[in-house]
Amino acid sequence: MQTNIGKKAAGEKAAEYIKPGMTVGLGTGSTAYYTILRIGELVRGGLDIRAVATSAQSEELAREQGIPLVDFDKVEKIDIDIDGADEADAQLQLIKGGGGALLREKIIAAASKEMLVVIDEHKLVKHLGKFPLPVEVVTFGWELTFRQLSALGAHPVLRLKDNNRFITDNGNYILDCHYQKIHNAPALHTQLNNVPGVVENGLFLDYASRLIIGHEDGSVREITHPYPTKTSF
Ligand SMILES: O=C[C@H](O)[C@H](O)[C@H](O)COP(=O)(O)O
Repeated sequence: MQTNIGKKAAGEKAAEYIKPGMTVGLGTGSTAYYTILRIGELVRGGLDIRAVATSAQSEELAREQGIPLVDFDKVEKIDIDIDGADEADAQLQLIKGGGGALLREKIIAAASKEMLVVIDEHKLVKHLGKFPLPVEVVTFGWELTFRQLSALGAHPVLRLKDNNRFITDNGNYILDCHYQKIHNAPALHTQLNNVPGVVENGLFLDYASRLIIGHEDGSVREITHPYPTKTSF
């Protein structure tokens, strides 16, 4: 049976990289949740940081935890961004957006000097793509965007929540694209973002600098990427 032990171990480990005075990007999801809880403990213990949240959900959690928040538009750079992923490979390429937060997550990752990714061991894969790739699209003309993605072989499915259309924090829809195996992620990334109506897709290529993998026994393993190019070093 799968437990949350790996997620907790990875999420908490990542908080060790936060230093006083840093501006921290708070990720979204059930693994970043543990990072936010740990940061809350550290803040209550006197750690002086400020944070920017990647979603309304994480913002609410951070507030509950007493973590000082700052508006993204007031921040010049983020020192460290800690976020989860739905899949990661050993080259630290990612699929994100299972919770629908991919757009803000990517904007914040791109504004960060360093992106740490926290996952449990089940999300480390040889090939990206088994997890359906989330693509955020504007609601206007979304059916046309859907047809264009279908024509490109994306096998999109409109994401629903409680039988209604899922709406992102940015007021958009998500089309989950079923590839099974992604062969050329950079080419796919460009192809998807070139479709009119697509706002962003969940491939995070060359953003992560450190992958923290939590195991069922509570241990963690880390893989680093020496030269991620998309974060703003
Ligand atoms: O949109 C959601 C985010 O990209 C999450 O970080 C991702 O889905 C992983 O979430 P979890 O840790 O809950 O599996």
